[in-house]
Amino acid sequence: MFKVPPVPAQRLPELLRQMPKAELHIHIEGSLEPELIFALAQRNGVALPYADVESLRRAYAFTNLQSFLDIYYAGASVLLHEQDFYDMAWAYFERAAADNVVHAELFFDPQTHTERGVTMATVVHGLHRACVDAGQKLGVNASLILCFLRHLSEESAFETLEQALPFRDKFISVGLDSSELGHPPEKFARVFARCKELGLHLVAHAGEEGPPAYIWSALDVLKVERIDHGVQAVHDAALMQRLAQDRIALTVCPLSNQKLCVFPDLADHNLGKLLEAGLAATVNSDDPAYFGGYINDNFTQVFAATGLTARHAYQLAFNSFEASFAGNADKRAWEHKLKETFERCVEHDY
Ligand SMILES: Nc1ncnc2[nH]cnc12
Ligand SMILES: [Zn+2]
Repeated sequence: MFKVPPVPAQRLPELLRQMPKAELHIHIEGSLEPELIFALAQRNGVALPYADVESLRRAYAFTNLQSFLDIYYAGASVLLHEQDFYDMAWAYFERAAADNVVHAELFFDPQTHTERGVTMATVVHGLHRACVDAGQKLGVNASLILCFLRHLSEESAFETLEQALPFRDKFISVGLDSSELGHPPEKFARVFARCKELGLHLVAHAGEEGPPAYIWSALDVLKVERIDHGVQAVHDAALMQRLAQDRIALTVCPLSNQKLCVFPDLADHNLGKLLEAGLAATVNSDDPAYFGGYINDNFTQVFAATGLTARHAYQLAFNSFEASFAGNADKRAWEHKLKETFERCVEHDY
């Protein structure tokens, strides 16, 4: 393992911004900024229950996951045409490139759109075209993860999978998101088994608000390769051991956890604890337009609040490459670039 050189504390924020990183937990509908929501509403003739951008932003005061989801699904109602999906994803990729994201795996929620009469083709074509352009024009390698909404039935998830199969080459994985409590992973056992047969990668949100039992069943019943969030694992020592031993990555989202009151304060976040226990934690933005920051804001704010160091920064970026579904050649190239960034940081003042 690379010996991380000592980095003076005042240079750490710039190092966090400069280091190459992968983003593995971003809901593309959660990157829809209020300005773009209003622009798309006007373009598409959709009425919004808010007078202007400022009053919409004022509504972003959440008490838990559900209070956020209600507003998040309302925001997505302005997305109707292929170009809308492209514009949303492109805006995210421009922000990601500025944050030195070299690889991004984007969640999208087809049921949020197909339930409103938007076709699967419209959603997938718009997002996929933006992914291709991100690689070619911005140097951000990108792929898509189709998420099933867990507050809906498994039957609806199967229908969604059926609708998506003509576009099988345009997404690499399935995931599970939306309201966690009361919707345990095992509700989706059969559809995940089918996705595994189809050769798709598998991930699921678990242990965001839900108990460690949901993380166990995501692993043992759904057979997922990564856990999205997973911060509740600290309440179960055997689970912590399992996650560390099997190098199951956790895609942690500090500002999301703060805004949805998972921790009373960012200073109470357990990211350091997860890393010190040997877990493959990563840092991500979840829904950056709603939670007050993109991936670099998540890094700089959680480091400032909890006193993490350059060693943790290196580990988090390294974990993000290792846990990604990219190929080994790409991973080695990004890891090389990461080491170079740390060496440059020590040699020169950024
Ligand atoms: N943080 C989150 N948890 C569950 N579902 C989501 N959908 C968008 N953001 C989510
Ligand atoms: Zn999420």
